[in-house]
Amino acid sequence: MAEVLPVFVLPSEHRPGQVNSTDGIPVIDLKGWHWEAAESPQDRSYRESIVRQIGDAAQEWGFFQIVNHGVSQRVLDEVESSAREFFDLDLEEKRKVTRTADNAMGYFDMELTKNVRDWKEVYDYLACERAEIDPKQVFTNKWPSNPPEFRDACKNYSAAMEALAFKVLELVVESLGAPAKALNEHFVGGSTRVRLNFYRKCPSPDLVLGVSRHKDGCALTLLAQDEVGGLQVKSKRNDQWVQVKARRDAFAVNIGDLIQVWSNGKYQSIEHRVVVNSTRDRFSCPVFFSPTYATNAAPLPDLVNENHPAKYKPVNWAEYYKMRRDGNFKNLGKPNVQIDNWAIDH
Ligand SMILES: O=C(O)CCC(=O)C(=O)O
Ligand SMILES: [Fe+2]
Repeated sequence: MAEVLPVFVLPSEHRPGQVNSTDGIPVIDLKGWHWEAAESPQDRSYRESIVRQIGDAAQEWGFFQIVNHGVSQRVLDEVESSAREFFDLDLEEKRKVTRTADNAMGYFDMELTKNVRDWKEVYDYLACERAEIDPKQVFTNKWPSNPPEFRDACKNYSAAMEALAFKVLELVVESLGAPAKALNEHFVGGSTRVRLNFYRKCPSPDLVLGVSRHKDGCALTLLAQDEVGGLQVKSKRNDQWVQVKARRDAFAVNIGDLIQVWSNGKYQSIEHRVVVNSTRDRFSCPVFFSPTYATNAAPLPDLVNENHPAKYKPVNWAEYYKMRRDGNFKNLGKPNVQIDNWAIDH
């Protein structure tokens, strides 16, 4: 097993340490859920109950798991097995599709979070194949030729997950008291990115993190993971790290920075990190559900009035994404930009 180079080693106050908290994170069961408009009184009250559970979880945790979500197991199995085959290839082969500062899609094994190198390899792709962040910067997917089924497996995964993400978004927006579809238009032809994460077993899991503590900049993250576990979230109740139960039958959902802004701070994006271990490799694949780059996120009009003034200035997604991404590539010698920089002091 490779030695841990100094570039991965965290300052002592940010090392993983012991986490004793039990999970307690809400698991929301969508069994029997009809995604379209509820018709019978039972359907309506079922929808209301789900919306309520989502609202409570979003407010209390900024994080929850969903089960019986309707995404087929075959789609999940295929993306996982293709990803494992890809990460198993020689480094030279994987680097044929290396991500660069100009085109942030593809393979990368040198990502920094909070200016320290993460113990992981990733492969990023866009659900929509190509996205123009500005006229000079266009991202396009870089598909490897090996394994041959990789591209189809990834495309099937992102299509199924984007459809689900729209539905989760509607429930989140409805739980805020706004029309369920109020934000949908921003996500049509949006910039949703999928990440395949591979965390190799590590000789010194106490010194490193798979991903250092961070918040996701997007609107919502939906994440599938294997049974190994390692994701931890910072509880808003007591500021303690909580280990998330790894469930193959669930997606972990987190509130991202943009929903924090749209909800006028009612739902806060959650800090999280990933610990690694010395015995097993771990796989996860988050979908960062994101609007078009042209989107300016601002508190929903339904939530703002004289008594509740807007707590955030509009956030242009292209600008915010660019600022955050720059810190992933190189140590800029300062803390990464945070959504609180857009807060308005009242
Ligand atoms: O692997 C995980 O469980 C979480 C990964 C994550 O937080 C990220 O990629 O932003
Ligand atoms: Fe994350």
